[in-house]
Amino acid sequence: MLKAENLILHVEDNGAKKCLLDHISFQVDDGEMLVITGPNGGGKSTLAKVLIGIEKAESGKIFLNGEDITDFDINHRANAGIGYAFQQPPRFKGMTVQRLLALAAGRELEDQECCRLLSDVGLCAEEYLGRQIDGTLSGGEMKRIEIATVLAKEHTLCIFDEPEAGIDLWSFSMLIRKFEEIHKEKKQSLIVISHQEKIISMADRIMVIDDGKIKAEGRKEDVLPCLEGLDKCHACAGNAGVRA
Ligand SMILES: Nc1ncnc2c1ncn2[C@@H]1O[C@H](COP(=O)(O)OP(=O)(O)OP(=O)(O)O)[C@@H](O)[C@H]1O
Repeated sequence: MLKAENLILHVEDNGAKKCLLDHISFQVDDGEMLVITGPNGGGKSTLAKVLIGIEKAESGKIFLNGEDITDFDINHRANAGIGYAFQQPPRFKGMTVQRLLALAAGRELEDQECCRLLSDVGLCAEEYLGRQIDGTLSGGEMKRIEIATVLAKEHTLCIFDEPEAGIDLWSFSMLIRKFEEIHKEKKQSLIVISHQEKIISMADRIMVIDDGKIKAEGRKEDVLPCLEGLDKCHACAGNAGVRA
């Protein structure tokens, strides 16, 4: 189980203090899928970066299976069981896809295993295993390889930041099937940041983040009606809130 308590983060923006995360508290139970959604610039990726240790909140606590991981760095959090797929995956010139998958898995992988990982995201291993993770890969190819690196190892919690961005419909369907499989097995918890209806509808719980604040959070059945119009959601969060 992941538990975030009262995370707060400000940055200096043109000489002014800007609040990126404003008292964010939530939890994701074992095997649960939480979808985080909300308007552009709301703070979703910032929250993901704080959870994996790229950014540090100025206050608040993060617990993974009861262990306080707030002061763990990114490697330590990865070893503790958090996997993360970036919204915009970094490129590693000089490293092949095969090597990156092995590093992500934490062990050497048989060609067959690499092939399965790549085919899960709609890529043909023969074409890609020897390719470098550089500017010659398209945005959609990079995105799918990044997702494959997270799938290369079983984690306690996997975080995907807009996995749908830039990938074609066929690969998207394969990705949805993979999420369904992980979700059904209940061995790993999932946090998926997404604007995509199909992904949002798979969630156990939905959290809406806007302006660094949780505007709504609760079971899918309770939050989905509010998403039909975010204006409506703002209004109800402002009054009763949608935390269930
Ligand atoms: N270091 C920084 N300095 C100033 N502003 C920042 C910094 N990092 C992020 N921001 C701002 O914080 C806000 C939240 O950014 P974030 O990337 O978390 O949004 P998001 O909800 O993931 O958006 P999107 O849906 O567009 O991906 C944005 O307005 C962004 O410009």
